[in-house]
Amino acid sequence: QLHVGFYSNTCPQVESTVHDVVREAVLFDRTKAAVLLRLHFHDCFVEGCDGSILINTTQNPEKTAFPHAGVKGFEVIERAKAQLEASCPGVVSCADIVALAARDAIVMANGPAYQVPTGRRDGFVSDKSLAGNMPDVNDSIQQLKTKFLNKGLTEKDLVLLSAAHTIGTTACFFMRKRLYEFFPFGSDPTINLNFLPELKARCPKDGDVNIRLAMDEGSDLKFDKSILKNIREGFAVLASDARLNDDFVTKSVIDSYFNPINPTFGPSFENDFVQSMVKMGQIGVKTGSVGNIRRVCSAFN
Ligand code: HEM
Ligand SMILES: [Ca+2]
Ligand SMILES: [Ca+2]
Repeated sequence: QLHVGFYSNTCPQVESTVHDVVREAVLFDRTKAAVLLRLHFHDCFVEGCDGSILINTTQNPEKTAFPHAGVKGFEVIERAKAQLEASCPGVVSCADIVALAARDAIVMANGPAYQVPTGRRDGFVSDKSLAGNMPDVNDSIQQLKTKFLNKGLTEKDLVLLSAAHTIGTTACFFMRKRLYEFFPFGSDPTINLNFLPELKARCPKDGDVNIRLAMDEGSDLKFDKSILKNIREGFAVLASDARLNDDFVTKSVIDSYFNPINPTFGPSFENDFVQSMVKMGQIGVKTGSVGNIRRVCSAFN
């Protein structure tokens, strides 16, 4: 299957090229780190990590599907691709560039570095109708678990990967139900009462749905486990993150990173997160003679 250093003979500069392009993009705009991390998730969850989300040229490209609304960062992938086509034409897949860029983005946000197995090939389909099974912000914990399980990801992976929300922002659009239409109290009762007025003030009922707020209150540019602490204490911003604290199994995973008795020797959030990322990066990958290597990431050859 995939392995670290897949391009070591055919394109030894692949990692440094992607790294440099991502670094430049994030130094120019710090919010790009979260954008690139999210892009990899959305690619992997539909048709596997195969660059299907990057396509612009079909009738109804996957990227126009509702669950992908607001996914960005395509230009960064295309920039890296253009440089790699100049140095090693026809060798590096767009899907691998997306996976490497997500890793480099995490590092740029002070998160853990890890090795990315490569060798993914690009897919031949990209259609709006295929994105229907993406997790939704208002899904129940059971729906979230099932959607992850269907991709070979456990409840532990669900918690760790959701913790990617340690960086980045959400549009108020995704907060409406949680703040104003939550059955039966109007707002989600798990929101800490000291936090609810603040959330409502930042995303007023009939306000601009495009206003953005940090998903990890106070730490949206830093990759750390503060998101898990916030979730535990009722300071989750996204409803789907809050659901992780309602369920015995997923709550136990969160709590395991806050062991009061043995804080130093407990499990490491960073180590476990990167393991889950590597797992996510293997979903439905196309290798060997399946798929191909695109010349331009936004178009089939
Ligand atoms: C558990 C299911 C998940 C749900 C329901 C979910 C939902 C969302 C929503 C609603 C947003 C805000 C989008 C916007 O307004 O632009 C968001 C942003 C984000 N998501 Fe998720 N997400 C999930 C899992 C993940 C996973 C697995 C990752 C990566 C490993 C991830 C990474 C991100 C990042 C980094 C952002 C911030 C994007 C930005 O700042 O532009 N999410 N997510
Ligand atoms: Ca895909
Ligand atoms: Ca954070």
